[in-house]
Amino acid sequence: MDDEYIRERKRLIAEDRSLRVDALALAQATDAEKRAEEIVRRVRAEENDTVWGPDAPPIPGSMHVFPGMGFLTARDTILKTKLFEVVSKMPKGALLHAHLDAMVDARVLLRSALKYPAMHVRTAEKLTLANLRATLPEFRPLPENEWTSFESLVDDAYEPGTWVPLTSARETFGFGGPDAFDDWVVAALTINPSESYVTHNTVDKIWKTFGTTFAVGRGMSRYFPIYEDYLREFFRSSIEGGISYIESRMPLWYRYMIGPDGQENIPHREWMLAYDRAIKEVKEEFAQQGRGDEFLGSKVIYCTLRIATCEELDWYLEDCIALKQEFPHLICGFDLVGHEDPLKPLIYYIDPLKRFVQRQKEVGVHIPFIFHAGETLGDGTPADMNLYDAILLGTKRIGHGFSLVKHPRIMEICREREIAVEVCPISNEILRYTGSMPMHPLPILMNQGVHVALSSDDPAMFGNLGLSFDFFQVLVASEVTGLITLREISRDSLTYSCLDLEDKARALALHGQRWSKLIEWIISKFSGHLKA
Ligand SMILES: O=c1[nH]cnc2c1ncn2[C@@H]1O[C@H](CO)[C@@H](O)[C@H]1O
Repeated sequence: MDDEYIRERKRLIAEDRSLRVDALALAQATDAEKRAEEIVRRVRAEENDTVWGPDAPPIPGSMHVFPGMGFLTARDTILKTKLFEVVSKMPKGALLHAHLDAMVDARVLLRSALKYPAMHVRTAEKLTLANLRATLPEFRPLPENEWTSFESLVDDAYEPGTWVPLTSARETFGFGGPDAFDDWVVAALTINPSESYVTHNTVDKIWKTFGTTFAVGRGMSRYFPIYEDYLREFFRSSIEGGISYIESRMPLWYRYMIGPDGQENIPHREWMLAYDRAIKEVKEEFAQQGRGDEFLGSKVIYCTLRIATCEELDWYLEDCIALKQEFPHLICGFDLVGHEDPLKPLIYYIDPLKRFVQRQKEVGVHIPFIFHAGETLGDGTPADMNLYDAILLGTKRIGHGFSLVKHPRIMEICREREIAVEVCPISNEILRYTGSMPMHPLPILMNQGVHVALSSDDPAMFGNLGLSFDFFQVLVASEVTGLITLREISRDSLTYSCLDLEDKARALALHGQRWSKLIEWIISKFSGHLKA
């Protein structure tokens, strides 16, 4: 072939790639990193054939098997791959987009609820084998004088709407006993493949199902004793998945949680105190195991819903400022959540949001906006236009930004002002913003030099607990993205976090040490792949 052509081709590729977000990291990679990178590429190429290729074993429930296919059907297969073993060992940096009420495995949440005799359950209809899947359980802790002695949700005498103690409802459950009860509850707390890919296969439809999973879970997680268990479990499981710091979006639109006495009487400041306690306890636990460096703590992004009126929002904004004054180390941002397409756009809230900025100056606090924006398939719709308002309001990062790639100037601003995008690939796919990973806009962002932080969004509902699954889906669906790119993304999650400068420097240094260990491990475990 023409040498000159090849040189020109190389130059063009290099020029194009030099704009990428990981260009510097690739240029500065050590020899060991390059070796590990090559190993991971070979493992991926091999599994592209053996696991995801046309001759690979079929995956039940899926007509088409390919790298980056629908997560809910691919999950069990992913767990068996070598590539997943590698990704699982990776230090992930920070988890920056995580809805707090969607962070603990459904079975673990149910197990926690079963510990408390105040917990009761009911259904709005009499359960039959035919309506079981469509009928949702409702949970609630009751004050002791309202505890009931009904035994079963399924006997003939059950009156729909009556509360039954959770443990007896489980023991006496028909349709297969306690295990069937657990499966029924877990199904109500999670999204399954047939919902996402068949019966509710559009953004609007799947959001309806998604909403009910929150409603069911909230009956348990809003009970303060369960919330306290929940936080510790969330931190522990995140650390086990290689996450060293978390900014969680806390659902503060409820003014009270339900206390141990079954009354709605636990105000927001108690939620924060419990959050602090949980961080401290989990830190101590890990320090005792000699793993103190694996967890740097967690902060809270104050969230209310995009259904609030402007007057209501004013209350929340003042509440947010009061919490920031009392817990300056904890509150790190403000956001509005909920399905962007049908709910109120940011422009609707401009007056209260501007007042919030002014009020912060008056009282001398700083609470950055960290807005969800552009989580939509729309082009010029109000949800898509949220990106303009998020930028004008000075958002520190963008949550989702699924439609960001339609906006060249906004992408440029993201580069100039170093506004990172919290990208949630698996969430986007399950909620039907993208059919699969190869259709996801993430590579467009990275190729154009926009910094991203990969996030799991609502892993309790989606089954992508930890960050390994999201990193996996990204790695497997791109030829350009390799191990070093993942390192860069995981570092960026720390760089664009709300950690103060000193903590950030420490976090990045610890990440570097863990990264070196990962590289050694990959080389010692998989170097056979280099010979083939
Ligand atoms: O991806 C998302 N985009 C916007 N809102 C979300 C997303 N995931 C969850 N929530 C919203 O946050 C609340 C739980 O904290 C839920 O009510 C849900 O509507």
